[in-house]
Amino acid sequence: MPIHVSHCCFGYRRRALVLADLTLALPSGCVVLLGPNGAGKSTLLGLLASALKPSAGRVTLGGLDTSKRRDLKRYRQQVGWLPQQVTPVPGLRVREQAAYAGWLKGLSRREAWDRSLGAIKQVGLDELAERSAEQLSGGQLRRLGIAQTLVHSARVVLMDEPTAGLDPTQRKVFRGLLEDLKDQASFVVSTHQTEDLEDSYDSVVLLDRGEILFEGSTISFLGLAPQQVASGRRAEAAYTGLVKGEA
Ligand SMILES: Nc1ncnc2c1ncn2[C@@H]1O[C@H](COP(=O)(O)OP(=O)(O)OP(=O)(O)O)[C@@H](O)[C@H]1O
Repeated sequence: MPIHVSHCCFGYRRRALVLADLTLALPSGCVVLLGPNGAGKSTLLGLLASALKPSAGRVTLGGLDTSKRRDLKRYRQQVGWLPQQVTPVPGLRVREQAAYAGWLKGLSRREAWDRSLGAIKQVGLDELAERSAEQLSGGQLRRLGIAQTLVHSARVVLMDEPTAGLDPTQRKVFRGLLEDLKDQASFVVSTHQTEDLEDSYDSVVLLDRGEILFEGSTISFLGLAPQQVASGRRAEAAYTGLVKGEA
């Protein structure tokens, strides 16, 4: 599956480049995207989602290239995006919003409606199917965002800080959900939380000021922590060492 980013450049309007000549292969499985504030994580996710267009370089999934108009629709059907804020669509109920997302990705109304029930069941929202999406809590809204990507069977799901602001119980629900869905899709998740790294992710990408500081398996990332660091603190130590240039 992997998404390939080849020599991509991106800057907002006329400002300096946020990503300059970035090359990266995102493997299948669960990938965590780490980096300090302003590192370029959301920007990279925007490129991967094809919501942002690189000024140079290419983003590809299989044979599909986001710079080619004829590939774009199929690329977007295969890639789901959960932005930092999942917005409830005014007037829509939970199941309707999931179905609407499927329709926007090119499913027929009938197909989107039929698939929506299974998708909200998978994220544990079926009991709230008839509730207005505007009445959901932050954690429930993010689960609805995941359901939206399941309706159109995305092969890759991109998530921008999906657990930010969630309480520990909701974070655990999210981790469980990721575990349950692992066989169904690949995930690229940007986060500042390093505690769950070992249990939840197969590989790590660490970005700082638009540059890749680390790209590889979670095991090799944890191996960068100094030997004496206790197992629960290894991810944080590896992260800090790389960002400070010590690892
Ligand atoms: N819409 C925008 N217009 C102009 N500059 C932007 C915009 N969005 C982001 N930037 C700038 O691009 C750089 C990278 O931002 P980005 O949001 O991608 O980083 P991030 O790693 O996701 O940060 P955080 O962890 O704080 O969410 C920052 O310098 C930011 O100020």
